[in-house]
Amino acid sequence: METMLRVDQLSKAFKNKQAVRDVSFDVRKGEIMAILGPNGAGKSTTIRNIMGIMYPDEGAISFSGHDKIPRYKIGYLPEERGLYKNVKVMDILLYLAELKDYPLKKARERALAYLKKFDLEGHENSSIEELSKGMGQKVQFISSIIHEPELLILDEPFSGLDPVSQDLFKTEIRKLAEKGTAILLSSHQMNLVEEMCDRLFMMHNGERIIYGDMDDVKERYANFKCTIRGKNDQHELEGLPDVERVEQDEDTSVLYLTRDVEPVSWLKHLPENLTVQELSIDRISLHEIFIDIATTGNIEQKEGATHA
Ligand SMILES: Nc1ncnc2c1ncn2[C@@H]1O[C@H](COP(=O)(O)OP(=O)(O)OP(=O)(O)O)[C@@H](O)[C@H]1O
Repeated sequence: METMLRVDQLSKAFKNKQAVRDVSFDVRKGEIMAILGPNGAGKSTTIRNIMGIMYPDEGAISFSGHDKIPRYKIGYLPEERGLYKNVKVMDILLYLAELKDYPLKKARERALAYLKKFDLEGHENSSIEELSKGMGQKVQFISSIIHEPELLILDEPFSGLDPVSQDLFKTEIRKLAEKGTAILLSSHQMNLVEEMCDRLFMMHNGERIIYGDMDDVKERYANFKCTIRGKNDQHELEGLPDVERVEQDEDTSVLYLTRDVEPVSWLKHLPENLTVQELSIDRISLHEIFIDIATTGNIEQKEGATHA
């Protein structure tokens, strides 16, 4: 697949804070790439460097192999929401399309079609302040795609949306990728990321710690966990071989197992005095991989396995 965006060894510091260090990744035509990481990991700084809102201290950013990134080919939904409050919806959409040199007639047609799709038909002449927060967010999303960008950067597109609107956004984002748009999506909603994204790029303390195909990453980092329903002593469970940590909630215990555990032979070594009403073994979710990295700093183990 053709590379649309390439970020190569990007570094950026603010005074004495190294916000991004030596970060590289690419986004290809027709894929949804997730950019993930705990608060303060450096995601927005990376995105702002791509958008030219700030400049890298070191490293390079290129678009389809060119150093100069053509702004009209990029769509951007920033984390900070906000459109001119007292301007009419259609006027804003046409104004933003015009800024990107997009033909106005086509922009109007697209705006009407998208407003209909997002249940905002008839709101062309409403001003933004007359809309609810979610409705305003829909208009802002439309403004980021009105000019048919080749690269679309979405910073937390789902925050503040109700489940129906979330589904609308999900469907539209997928459709755009199917039509060939390269999409870089930042989100803290791991279930949505797991469901939608083809590849992911995870940052921690400004550095890249995981990078690869969603399926490969899950197979590689998703250790097994064993859930036991039954009253058991947490310390005893923590003392079992190959158990990294135990979470207990009333009579349910979740045992997070170390990497490379072979579940069948691990089960054979469980003590006979355990109380077991139910027992299941599953792989941890992307959500849990994220928590594991963000809280235990289990990074060295992850780092060796990053791949392009
Ligand atoms: N303009 C700035 N001046 C000084 N420090 C900054 C600035 N912008 C970001 N930082 C610092 O850089 C680090 C990375 O911030 P950034 O906003 O990129 O993180 P993030 O991953 O987007 O976080 P979040 O998920 O909370 O949005 C943080 O420690 C932050 O305090």
